[in-house]
Amino acid sequence: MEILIVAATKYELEPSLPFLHEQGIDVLVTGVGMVETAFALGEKLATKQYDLLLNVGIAGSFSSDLLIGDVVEVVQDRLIELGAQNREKFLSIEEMGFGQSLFFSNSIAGTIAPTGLQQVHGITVNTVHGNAIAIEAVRKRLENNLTIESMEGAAVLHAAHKKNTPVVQVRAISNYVEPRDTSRWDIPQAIQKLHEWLRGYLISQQR
Ligand SMILES: O=C(O)c1cccc(C(=O)CC[C@H]2O[C@@H](n3cnc4c(=O)[nH]cnc43)[C@H](O)[C@@H]2O)c1
Repeated sequence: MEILIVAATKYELEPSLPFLHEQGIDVLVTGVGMVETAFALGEKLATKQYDLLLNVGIAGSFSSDLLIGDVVEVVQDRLIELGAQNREKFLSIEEMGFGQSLFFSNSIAGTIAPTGLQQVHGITVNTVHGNAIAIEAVRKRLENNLTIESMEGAAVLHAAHKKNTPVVQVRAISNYVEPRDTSRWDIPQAIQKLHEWLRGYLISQQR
């Protein structure tokens, strides 16, 4: 099975790089954000067909039920900034009739081992939320139907769908989505937990 592991930064992949190399599994570091991700994946997927894209990385949590270091599977992700302001109301790109902002992972049942992780809904942003008013506004707009945010997730799902490739997104919580205080973030712990899961998953996938 040809798997491509996709992450925004080398730092988010580092602990498993020797293992991935040993196993002959391809990796792609895209750069942070949906623009970098879409470009890098577009280039990569033009050269090779994969059986699975596995997007891994860290994320912020809107939910206090998740703990820092928890690892979750993002089964639905949304480009929440793509659309138009219609006075007080936000119009999605779907409502404008121009495209798609809501994406789902599509690990075709039976072909890919289940992740065994809690399944959550995510949003993908250009600007990391760190302001109480903006956080309240996005919660209200999405009627609290959001658990985590990243800067790449929906772009990976979008590229995978374009190339008809199964895709799974897995994120470890490094911080809460709250008024910005990076002293409360724990990126090393999130990355450690992410890679404990990743190596176990890839080994189970090979069985
Ligand atoms: O501002 C800092 O000091 C800082 C230091 C290290 C990393 C960052 C990031 O913003 C990492 C961005 C990276 O991680 C994902 N991520 C993590 N938490 C969030 C979040 O709350 N909202 C959106 N994205 C998040 C993201 O996918 C990026 O790839 C900052």
